[in-house]
Amino acid sequence: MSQKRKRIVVAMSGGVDSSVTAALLKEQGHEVIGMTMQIWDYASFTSGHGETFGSCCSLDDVHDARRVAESLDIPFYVVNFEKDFQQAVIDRFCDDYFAGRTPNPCVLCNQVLKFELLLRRARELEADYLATGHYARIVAEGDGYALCKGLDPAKDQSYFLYTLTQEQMERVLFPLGGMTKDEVRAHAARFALRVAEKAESQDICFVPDGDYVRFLEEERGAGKMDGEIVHVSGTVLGRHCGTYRYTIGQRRGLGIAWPSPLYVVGIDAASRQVLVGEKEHLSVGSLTLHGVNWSLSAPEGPLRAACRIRYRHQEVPSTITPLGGGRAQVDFDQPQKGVTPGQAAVFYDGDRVLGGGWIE
Ligand SMILES: Nc1ncnc2c1ncn2[C@@H]1O[C@H](COP(=O)(O)OP(=O)(O)OP(=O)(O)O)[C@@H](O)[C@H]1O
Repeated sequence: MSQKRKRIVVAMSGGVDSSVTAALLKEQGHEVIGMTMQIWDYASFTSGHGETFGSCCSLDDVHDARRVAESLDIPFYVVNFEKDFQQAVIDRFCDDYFAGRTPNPCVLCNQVLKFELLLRRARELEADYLATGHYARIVAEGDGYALCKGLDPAKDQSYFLYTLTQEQMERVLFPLGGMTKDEVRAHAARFALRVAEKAESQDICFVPDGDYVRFLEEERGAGKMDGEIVHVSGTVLGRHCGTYRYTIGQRRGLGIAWPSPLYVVGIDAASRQVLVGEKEHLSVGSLTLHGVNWSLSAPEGPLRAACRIRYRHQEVPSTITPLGGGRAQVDFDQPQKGVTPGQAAVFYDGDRVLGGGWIE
């Protein structure tokens, strides 16, 4: 970004990171506009025990974002994306679980809500850029852009951003990508932002109590996916009351007495079977992906990269082979445990994201 004054829409969540993002850009002399997406009607959400989560979620966050915008003296808009969020993120979340996959809603929210819809709104306001508080870096390189890890390894969010295209990266800023969380908190204190001490947001924002099973059953109904728990040897070990209650690698909650510890190693939604096995059955040597996005253009043939198969996974050296039709095969140098359909696999060359896709 050149030093000229730019018009920048900041995606404000009401949290520390995006508040500091807005404050820093304003301090640098840019014309900053705050924008918050209302994505989930928390007012209707209860914990199942009668109490609501109104105190910790969206509407309070919108208030926080608005107060920060007021204190920075910048214009502030709330955009209602509830319908889009339901379709692009929540419906897909439920579809995935009911198809035997373990979804990653944050990747989809970034892809569809933030970097398609919100970016479009920013363009409608004739903004030069959309900025967010993500910990990742967009580095100009030759004629294009490289998506790189945030400098703070503890906060790096590049995994959730692999869907970014060149056209999007040209219009997106991550001002915090070169900072640690402590530095960001120090800025928040320096700017006297009221949200400086606010806690980190939770994993799945629309399941604030973490009880995703109850969430799924409220959305789709219970009792439809019960079936057998089957050992890899073919022995039926028991019954379960919903395939969506399980994820690959899960050990707890199987309720089966067996001489060695058992893990979920497969979920077959069509036959409603949960497949279990010993630890060694968890390891696989390869996987296939669909919906692959290459940060630059797709390579002609196989390439070497470090592959991450979930957010906190230790990357593994791999060979990635494009298969055409947006698909790719990943062959790990060392077999990996817990390859989970529905999660994203992301390929890196050092700090740089080469691409990624959905595990089949
Ligand atoms: N409801 C929202 N409206 C607008 N922007 C949002 C919203 N939720 C998240 N964002 C943007 O996406 C970024 C990353 O979101 P994430 O959920 O990872 O939040 P975070 O790391 O806790 O950041 P923050 O401290 O800003 O909440 C935020 O910094 C913000 O720019």
